[in-house]
Amino acid sequence: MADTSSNHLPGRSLFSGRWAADALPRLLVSVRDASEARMARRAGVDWIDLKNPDSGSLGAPELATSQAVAQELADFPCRSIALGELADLDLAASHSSANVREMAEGFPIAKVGLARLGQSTAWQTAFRALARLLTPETALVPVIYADYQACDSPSPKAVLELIAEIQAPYLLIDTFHKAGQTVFDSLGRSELLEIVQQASASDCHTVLAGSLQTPDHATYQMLSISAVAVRGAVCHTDRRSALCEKKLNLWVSEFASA
Ligand SMILES: O=C[C@H](O)COP(=O)(O)O
Repeated sequence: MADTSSNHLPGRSLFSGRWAADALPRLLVSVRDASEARMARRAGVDWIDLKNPDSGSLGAPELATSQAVAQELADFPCRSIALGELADLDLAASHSSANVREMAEGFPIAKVGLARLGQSTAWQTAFRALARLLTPETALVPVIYADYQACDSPSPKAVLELIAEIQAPYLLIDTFHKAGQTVFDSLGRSELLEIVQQASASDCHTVLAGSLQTPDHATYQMLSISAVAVRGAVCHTDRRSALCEKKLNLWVSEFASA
């Protein structure tokens, strides 16, 4: 069972050293397969995140894809995987729970969305059950959807309470809907800052995503975020198209020279 009672969480060590609170924000890029993972690594991104962009904001990949990427990135510590929406996981079905566990194997961090659970009184229990299902090497972290009302996800306050309780090593703020609106269209900078500060009080680092289009270091610094996560901005057209090496290199150089 994953130890969620101490600072020795899997994933926690990703934030030591250059991930220190006063360090510059790092760049996370979401990839869809091993070939894109190679490209992202070659470009010099700090953190590689696996997801299936065809299946939504936090689309889970196929098992064969997650295994190939875990192998590809075995010596690249900052890697994570998206497991889809908690509401879609049938943890009572043994084949489904075995599949999720295997899918996350080899990733220090797995993240899951909470869409359609805004009215649920049992989502925290389901979240903890999923966390226990994963191997002890993988920390499960929740996502705050900036458009939580539109996707019926628990409020930022409710997710922050869970973060404090489970001592999550990081928090992702993202948008559920990917139809042109950015994270800033749903949450103002003061609301975002409040979330980051509350997470930080729980020793939790915040990663900011949500259709970000151009690097904006002044805002990242003002919000004290630890990392910026992008997919659409580094693809040829929309986030479901292939990664674009040129755009990737531009983002990497923006972060290297900030
Ligand atoms: O984990 C972060 C997301 O993949 C960001 O995707 P996006 O830039 O297309 O909103």
